[in-house]
Amino acid sequence: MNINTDTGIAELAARLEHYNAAYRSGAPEISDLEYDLLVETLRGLEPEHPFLQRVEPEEFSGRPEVRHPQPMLSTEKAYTREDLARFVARVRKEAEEIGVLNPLFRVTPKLDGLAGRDDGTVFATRGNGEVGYEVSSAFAKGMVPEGGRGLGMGEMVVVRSYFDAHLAGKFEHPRNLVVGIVSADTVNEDARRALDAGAVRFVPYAMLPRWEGDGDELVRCMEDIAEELAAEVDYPLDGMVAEAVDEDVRRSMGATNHHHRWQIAIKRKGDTARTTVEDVVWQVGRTGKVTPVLCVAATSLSGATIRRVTAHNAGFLEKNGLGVGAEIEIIRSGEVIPKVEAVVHAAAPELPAECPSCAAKLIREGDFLLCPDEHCPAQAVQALEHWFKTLGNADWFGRKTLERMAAAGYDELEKVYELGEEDFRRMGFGPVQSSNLAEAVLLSRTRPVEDWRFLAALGVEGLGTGDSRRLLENFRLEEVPDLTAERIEAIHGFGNVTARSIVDGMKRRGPTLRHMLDLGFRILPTGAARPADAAAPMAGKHVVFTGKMTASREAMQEQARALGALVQSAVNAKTDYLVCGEKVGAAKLAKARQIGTRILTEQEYLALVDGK
Ligand SMILES: NC(=O)c1ccc[n+]([C@@H]2O[C@H](COP(=O)([O-])OP(=O)(O)OC[C@H]3O[C@@H](n4cnc5c(N)ncnc54)[C@H](O)[C@@H]3O)[C@@H](O)[C@H]2O)c1
Ligand SMILES: [Zn+2]
Repeated sequence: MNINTDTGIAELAARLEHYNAAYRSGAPEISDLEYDLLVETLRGLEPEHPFLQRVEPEEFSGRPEVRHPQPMLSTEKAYTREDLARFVARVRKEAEEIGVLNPLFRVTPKLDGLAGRDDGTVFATRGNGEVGYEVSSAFAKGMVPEGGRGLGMGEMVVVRSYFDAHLAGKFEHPRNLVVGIVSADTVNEDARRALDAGAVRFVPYAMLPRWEGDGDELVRCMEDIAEELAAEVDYPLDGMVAEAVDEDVRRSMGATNHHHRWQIAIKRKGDTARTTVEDVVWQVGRTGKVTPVLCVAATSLSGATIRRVTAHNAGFLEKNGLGVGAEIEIIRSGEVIPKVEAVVHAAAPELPAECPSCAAKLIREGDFLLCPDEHCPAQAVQALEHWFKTLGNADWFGRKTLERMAAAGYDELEKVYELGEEDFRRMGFGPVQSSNLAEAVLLSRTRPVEDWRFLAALGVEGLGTGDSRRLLENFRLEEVPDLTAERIEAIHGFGNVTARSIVDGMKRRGPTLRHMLDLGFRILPTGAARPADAAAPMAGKHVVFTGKMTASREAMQEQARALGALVQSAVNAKTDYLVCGEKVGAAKLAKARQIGTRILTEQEYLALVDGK
């Protein structure tokens, strides 16, 4: 399959839509592993593709629609211990920021059926996440609500031992039987018997057996935890669900349109195989990082022939003994390119001294090798490619085209935006392509583009589209090159390392940013309310509301945010004000006093906001 073009991407997305519809209607056409691989392929090609930004929808024609009070989301997936460790680290970081020490984690078995929500009266499927289908007739047909009605979200499943004994030959997956029962008006013979045997159930997640403990233990003992929990339930499973328990942590982490940031699915491991490292190839990235890819003896793994394995960085090779001749076990699970799972026989790696693209002497920084040359062709081409791809308002600048332009000396944005049709012809492009390229240069400048895209397109480390958006909710684009790390860090969600990396990156890219602004791009500013001028009393202040307020606490928080404050859910060293309503816990007050946070009554706070 050729999926490196826009049509290829559109085709891949269309295939995913098709497989998803088949799966949700109870008649999957491919295995989950194959499906997940296709999803990850799409993610690799276009991380922001709309298909990946929402819950995969299901449809039950003829059932009434129900809007969920809160969206029912999908889950992010962890396929390896590394993925899980990263999730734990993210939760901890957020917890620390709001003053929760050593946050508690919970693991429950991930039931593999049809998700539903039961509020005691309405029983609905997940649908598209926002709107589901009313299916309480399933209870009338004989589905058993485990633990009783009204227990919230859960999964409709068939008891596994019953399915294995009576239905395995007839249905591919227990979910297909469940979908049949929910969607049809009359149930067939097999379904009738399963229902009569009490083998079709709605299991609220609240009824599931659980493990609770700290993050280190979770990462270390992931397999044992999963094995123990799996042994406790007689339902079909699709891995485990790990999540943060603390309500404040959950609220602070929030959700994307696709999943809760405080929850992750631990999926079963993919297939593994053994092979040997035959060569190590070094690639230069956009920011000058020179990273290795392992070329291995061709081996077959979950239906594909594997020749290349991800290897992260120079430090990874050294720590694991991944040189030519090393014997390794590789794993392919969610991602397209497999990873190293274990090293069977180590071999000392040889690290390059020079950049494979420009031959500059490489610098070592932590685990990474860096090419310091600003005019390194590999970096230049990728930086330009990233620019056009992120702006997304003009096609035509593929890798090959940019390579030719860079070779002719047009290796930075300032130069590219001066190019006209004649210049492209002189580089050897044909007349039609030259005219298209010249027009594309013009279009990318004149078609409207959001400011956060523009900022992210500069390719500064730590400034992807999400962070750019958050930054521009607080500052104007023109201000960004002059921001100090302290001002960036004051924004919720930006840590010290990111803030520094942004400041460093802006030292380099700031002049380009200004130059581009001078060219007169049509930039749409981020709509969100900016904190008013610095004289506004709450702008940039960290504030915690506690106790019972005259107005609702949510309303107070909302108003504070609109005034540019950063609302926290617990007091920590960053907190400027603790605003107290009635009945405030003694522990909270003691902590605030100890740290030296200013404590305000509701009235004092309102006076402050009014500028009195
Ligand atoms: N084979 C195919 O053609 C095909 C097509 C589409 C999707 N799929 C499969 O479906 C999955 C993606 O579907 P998805 O979006 O439903 O998401 P998902 O696999 O991420 O599961 C999310 C759901 O898990 C449920 N869940 C189960 N146990 C839970 C627990 N203990 N705690 C909390 N939630 C729990 C939640 O209701 C949530 O909606 C993939 O694994 C994919 O392989 C397969
Ligand atoms: Zn170089």
